[in-house]
This record gives sequence, structure tokens and C-alpha cells, in this order.
Amino acid sequence: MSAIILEGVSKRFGDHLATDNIDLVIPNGRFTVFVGPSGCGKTTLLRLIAGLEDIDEGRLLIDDVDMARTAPAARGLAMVFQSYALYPHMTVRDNLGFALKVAHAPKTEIADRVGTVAKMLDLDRLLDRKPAALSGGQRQRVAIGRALVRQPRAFLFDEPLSNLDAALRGQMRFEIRRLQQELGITAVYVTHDQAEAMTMADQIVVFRNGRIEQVGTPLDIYRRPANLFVAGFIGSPRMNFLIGPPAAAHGAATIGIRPEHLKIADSGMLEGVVRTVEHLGNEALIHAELPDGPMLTARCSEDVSTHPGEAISFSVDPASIHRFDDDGRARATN
Ligand SMILES: Nc1ncnc2c1ncn2[C@@H]1O[C@H](COP(=O)(O)OP(=O)(O)OP(=O)(O)O)[C@@H](O)[C@H]1O
Repeated sequence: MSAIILEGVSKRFGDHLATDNIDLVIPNGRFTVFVGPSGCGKTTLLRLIAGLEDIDEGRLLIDDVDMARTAPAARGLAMVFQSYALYPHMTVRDNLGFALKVAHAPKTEIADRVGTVAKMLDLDRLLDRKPAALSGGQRQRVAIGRALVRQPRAFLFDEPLSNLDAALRGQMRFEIRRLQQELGITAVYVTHDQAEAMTMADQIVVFRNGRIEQVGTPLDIYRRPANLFVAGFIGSPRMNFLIGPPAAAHGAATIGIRPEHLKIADSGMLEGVVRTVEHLGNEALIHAELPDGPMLTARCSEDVSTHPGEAISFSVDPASIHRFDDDGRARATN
């Protein structure tokens, strides 16, 4: 199991700086998720770690050895992609064992390792099938198994679940996480989906424009976002932001309030008019307009009885208000 350390890692494509002087520790045996909007450089950084792109500047330490110039195969990392890229003419068994066969591993060892991995991933009854006869989730499990038989130092996942439907994605998230915990293996996982990041990670790294905006545990980042960008990116529905008098009342340029922290009250800090109510079954989302224009989203219980056009008032516990300065940075007191 391996810690991966990046020091001042930069990568340029033409005049575009895809990753800009990245310093990061990916801890041994933990699950680290890179998250951020499209184009922020998270896939590039994963590919730099894997060796699929060359690092322009900086150091990449794997187990204290600088591997920035080491060939991908010699880094001992296994990458799982969004497209499963299984060999269609081979059975699941042969797909799983292929890398070992190429490496001239003895037949008994191949059979042993394939058997262990197949059991781990619940593929043992499917070993004689070809990929065409598998579901999307089963194919993704084979892709993971293929990486696993090589007993890598670390797993690198590049949006591995984006081809799956929502239910299967949820199940596979759980399976990948369980497997990583069982094996205690270091994992780096790229996604643009903040909910995936929140549910899977030990450590989240939020990227924007080739730079790291914040590193922390999911709860840390949710409760103490370092700036407006992270506050708006992590959490769904998004944090409400207010400027002007409501912010000035709290000594900030902008204040942020999570939808679950707006409480319907007889007379509260914020008063507006209900525009829409979304009933989601287990909860309802109220979208209300404040007198001077901004919209607020409040998360309420499903039995809320308010309707579009009605006046509404919200109270907020001051301790749950996030305060941001002119430059977008969060106040340390949050
Ligand atoms: N091979 C390449 N040649 C030129 N530009 C590239 C190359 N690979 C990536 N880029 C650019 O570098 C930036 C970062 O790309 P990257 O794929 O890392 O983003 P990302 O955060 O993973 O986005 P997505 O979620 O859309 O995959 C983008 O502006 C992209 O267009």
C-alpha cells in the first residue's frame, strides 16, 4: 500500500496550464476523490500520476521514490476507466487473467488470483461468459477485477461509473468503497459528481482551473468550505448566497446558508414569497423570492403546507451562517 505525494506538479497543453503547481498528499490506504467542474484538470492530474501524460515540472513520489519519469507499467498502479475496454472475444476468466498471462505468471497462480478476485467481486458464476453477455455493472466489476489481479500499489479510477444508470451507480459506489476498505488499498477516484465525492471519500480534493481549492474530509468541506467556489460546488441543492444588507448585518461581503438551515418561522430573518414547491417524497424544496430579487431554496419536511404566491418567513441559526469576504474567502470563524 502506498502513499502518493505530488510536489509542484504542473502540466501544460500548448499555452493552457492544465494543472498548476499542485502540492498534494494522497494518504496510504485511504480513498481520495478528485472533484471539480469539467475542464478543471482532475483527469489530467490522474493521468500524470498514472504516467499516461508526462509531468512538465514537479515531483511525483510513490513510496518515497520519485516516479515522475518512470514508465507507466513500472509504477505499479492500476487504472480503471469509464469505458470498460474488456476484450470482447475472451471470457470473463481470460479477461481477468490476461495481464498475468502477458507477464508469464504460472498457470496455477493465474487461476488462484483470478479465483480470489472473482469471489471478491461476485463474478465466480460468470467466469465462462463473454462480455456481451454481462450487464453494465458486471462489466464494470470485471474491469475492476482485471486491475485487482495485478495486486497494484494503488487504484486510479477515472469516472468509472458514468456509463451506468443511477441505481447501479449507487450500488457500484458502495461496492468499490467496500472493496477498497477490505483491501486497505490506496485509491484515487476522479468524478465531477459532488454527491459521489461526498459518499465515497476519506479525503476530497476540490479543483478549479488547474488548481486545488480545498482538501479535507467530506464533512470538513461541507461544514467549513474555504471559499465561495467550494461552498457552491459541494452540497445539493446548492448553498444560498446573499449579498447586500443581509450580508452586511453579519459583517460579511456575502453570506451563505445551506437549504437545510432555513427554518420556516412566523417572523424570521428572511421574508419572501414562495415561487415553487418541489415535493420529493421524503422532503420538499421550497423556492422563495426575496423582496429585492434573489431566490432562496429551503429544504423542509414533505408535509409542509405552503403554496406558490404565499408569503413565507425563514429563521436561521446564526451559527450555521457562512461568511465570506470580498475576495470570496471564508471567514475563519465559520
Ligand atoms: N491532450 C490534451 N491536449 C490539449 N489539451 C488538453 C489535453 N488533455 C486535457 N486538455 C485540457 O486541459 C484541461 C483539463 O482537462 P481535464 O481532462 O484534466 O479536465 P477534467 O477536470 O478531467 O474535465 P472532465 O470532467 O470534463 O473530464 C482542459 O481545458 C482540457 O481541454
